[in-house]
Amino acid sequence: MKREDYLSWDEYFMGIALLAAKRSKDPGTQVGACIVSPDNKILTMGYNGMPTGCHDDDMPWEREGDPLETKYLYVCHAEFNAILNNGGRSLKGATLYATLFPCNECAKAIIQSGIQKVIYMEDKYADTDAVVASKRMFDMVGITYEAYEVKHKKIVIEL
Ligand SMILES: Nc1nc(=O)n([C@H]2C[C@H](O)[C@@H](COP(=O)(O)O)O2)cc1CO
Ligand SMILES: [Zn+2]
Repeated sequence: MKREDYLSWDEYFMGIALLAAKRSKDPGTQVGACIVSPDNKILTMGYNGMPTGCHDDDMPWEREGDPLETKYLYVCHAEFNAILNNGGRSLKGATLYATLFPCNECAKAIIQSGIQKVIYMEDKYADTDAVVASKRMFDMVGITYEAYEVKHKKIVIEL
């Protein structure tokens, strides 16, 4: 008889997004994204971080103060990195698993790349203009978004 406690597709892909987030150097919020084809093949992944060649130790990670000395002008969002890391594969009809709801800038890239569905874990910035604008665009173009439903509270990986 087969095992019963295996991971569902959603748990597998969100688990991978959560693992990717653990690569983030951001002391504030670590975000991960995993993009999957309609036939459940992983196409690409990403996490939030500084652009390649902009060294983590030389870049600001502050949230407040002189804008030029905060992370916001520099950091690449997880979803944006995942889209850019596609390795030439089409993202048409794909599903994006994101540990945090995508912002308006990532929403634009999500739309333009042909992603059709977003499954997100957290939506802690739901009240910000960025997320309101993001949902407005998703609604307009018919991209569906749904909150990830937690079933297994814990997935343990021991190394
Ligand atoms: N959807 C998102 N994907 C992301 O990768 N990010 C990144 C940008 C920053 O590095 C961090 C947010 O930092 P903080 O403001 O919570 O300290 O997460 C942020 C959002 C929010 O829209
Ligand atoms: Zn974004």
